[in-house]
Amino acid sequence: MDRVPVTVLTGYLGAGKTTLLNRILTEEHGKRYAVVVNEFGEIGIDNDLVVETDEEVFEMNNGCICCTVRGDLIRILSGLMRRKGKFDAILIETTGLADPAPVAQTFFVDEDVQAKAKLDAVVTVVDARHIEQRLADSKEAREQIAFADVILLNKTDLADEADLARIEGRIRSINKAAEIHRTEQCGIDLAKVLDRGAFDLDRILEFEPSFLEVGHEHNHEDISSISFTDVEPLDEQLFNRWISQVLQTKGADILRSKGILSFKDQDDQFVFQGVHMLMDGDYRKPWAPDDPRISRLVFIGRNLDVPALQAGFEACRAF
Ligand SMILES: Nc1nc2c(ncn2[C@@H]2O[C@H](COP(=O)(O)OP(=O)(O)OP(=O)(O)O)[C@@H](O)[C@H]2O)c(=O)[nH]1
Repeated sequence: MDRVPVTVLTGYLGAGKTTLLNRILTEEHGKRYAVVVNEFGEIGIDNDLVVETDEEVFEMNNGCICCTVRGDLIRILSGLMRRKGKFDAILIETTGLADPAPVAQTFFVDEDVQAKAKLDAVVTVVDARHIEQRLADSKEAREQIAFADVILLNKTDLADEADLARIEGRIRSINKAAEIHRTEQCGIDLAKVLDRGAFDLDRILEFEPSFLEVGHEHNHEDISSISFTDVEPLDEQLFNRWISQVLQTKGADILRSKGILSFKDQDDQFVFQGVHMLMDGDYRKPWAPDDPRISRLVFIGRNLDVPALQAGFEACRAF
C-alpha cells in the first residue's frame, strides 16, 4: 500500500515557515495537501495567516508539537489516514521552538502512523539575519538544522555575501548532507522541497543513536508567550508608536511578535509581523461581515514584562 508522504516544515521563530507554506498552497502543482499547523502562542494567529485554500488546515495550539501536543499529532494523522485518497500529501508546520526529533520520530515509532505515512523530508527555513544569534542561544535552532534534508537559507536580502558564506559554513559544520538553497521570501522551485524522498533514518541514527528511543525531555521554560485580544478598535498611530518603542527597547528578548489587528475606520485586517527588532505589517483582507473584529496580538520571548505590555496594548484603543 502506498504510504502518504509527509513534509515537516521547521525553522526558528519568524524564519519564514508560513511564507513557504503559503507558497506551497498557492502554487499550481496539481497536488492536494492536508496541512497541520502548530503554534506556540495561546491564540491561533498562524492559522489565519495561512492563505485561504481548499486544503484542510488543522490547528494545534496550546503547546509545542514536540512536547505536549504530540499525542494530538498522532490523533490528527490517524484521523487523516482514514480519509486517504482525499489528499496526496501532508504538510506539518512546527512551531519555531520545536525540536524536530520527536516529530520525526512519530513516523517511526507509532505503528499506525508508520503503516500509512512516510516522512518524506524535513525542510528547515533559516533566517539569515538572526541564525548566528540563535545558534549561540538555542539548542532547537541547531537541531532543526541537524535534522534537515533541505535547508532554505532565507532572508538573503538582510545579509551580505560574506554573511551568507559564513552561515553556510556554520550550517555545513552541523549538517553535511542537507541541500542548501538561498532564498528570499522562500522563493524556490517547489520540486526542490516537495516529494524528495530524502529523509534518511541511517543518517539520523548516526548523529543521534537514541533517535528511536521513546522519551522526550524538552522544555521551553525560559521562553514564554503572552497574547492579548481586544474587541475595541485600535488607533493605528498609537499602535505603531507603541510597538516600535517596545521592539526597539525589548526586541532582544522578544523573539517574535505578530498580530491581526482591527484599526479604527478600516475595513481591512492589519497583519503585524515582528522578528526581534524588525517589523512590518500591511492591510490584508476585509473583515468578514459576520466575523467579530477582534484584534489579536502575541509576543513570544524571554523576560516578557506582561503588565507593561498589557497596559501598552490597552492604551492603543481608539476613542
Ligand atoms: N526581509 C525578509 N523578510 C522575510 C523573508 N521571508 C519572510 N519574511 C518575513 O518574515 C516574517 C516572518 O515570516 P513567517 O513566514 O511568518 O515566519 P514563520 O517562520 O512562519 O514564523 P513563526 O511561525 O512565528 O515561527 C514575515 O514578516 C515575513 O514577511 C525574506 O526573505 N526577507
